[in-house]
Amino acid sequence: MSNSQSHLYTFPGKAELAESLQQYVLKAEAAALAHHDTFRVAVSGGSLPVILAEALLGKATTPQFGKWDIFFADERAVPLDHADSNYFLLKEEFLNKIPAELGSPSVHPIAEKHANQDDDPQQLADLYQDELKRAFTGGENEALPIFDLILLGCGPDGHTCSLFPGHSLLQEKTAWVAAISDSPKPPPKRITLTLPVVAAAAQIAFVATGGGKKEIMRDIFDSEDGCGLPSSLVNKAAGDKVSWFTDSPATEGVAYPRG
Ligand SMILES: O=C1O[C@H](COP(=O)(O)O)[C@@H](O)[C@H](O)[C@H]1O
Repeated sequence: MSNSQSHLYTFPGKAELAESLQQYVLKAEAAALAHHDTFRVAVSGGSLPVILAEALLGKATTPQFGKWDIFFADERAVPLDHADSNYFLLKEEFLNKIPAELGSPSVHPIAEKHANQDDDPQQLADLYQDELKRAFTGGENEALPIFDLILLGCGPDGHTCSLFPGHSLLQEKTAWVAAISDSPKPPPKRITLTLPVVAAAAQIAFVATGGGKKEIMRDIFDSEDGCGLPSSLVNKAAGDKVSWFTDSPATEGVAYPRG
């Protein structure tokens, strides 16, 4: 648990947010490349890939995508070309738009063999954990992978990754990747990074935009203990490693200090 406070940044609109997110990601990339010559990032689905494209593509300063290893913070148990797949979304909105001259990231999707709503998602979670173990072998801390950056969304109910409010998965202490079969948001079967893995990352960024998020943002930032919401638990566990990139509509009425 951290004693230091997470950072909350609010921008007038998505363009300003994207500009600031670009600087933040490039700084995290530079730190990672200086340290181990690769940039290991976990990304979310939902609204994140579109904002990521706006932040990182078509700009004068460009990422070294050839040195990126992209993993998924959570994934739905569906084929990789399914409309509900976070991989598919990232591919359509971000990966396919990276100009060839910027290099291609190594992308680590889930094992398609078990990616359907009929199988037990535990198989998918175990295989994805194996994938992480291969990527992080010889790392600084073999008990937990340390991502250079995890990019998260926050649902209107306060969920992040596929960690939902009040769910028993929030108690998971040892697994790196967990399965869920009863996600309240469809589809029900998914896999997700666990809270300890998210909290262990070097940097964690949330992106939350739009007026539909303002009530949950007040709960997360202004209420006692963040109402125990999954996104609040990330703040609590990782403190000042966490930065929130929000727009004015999402944080209307939030009193928590900015910066
Ligand atoms: O189901 C999911 O939702 C969250 C939040 O999505 P958003 O559209 O409100 O940003 C997302 O971060 C997660 O990856 C996804 O599986």
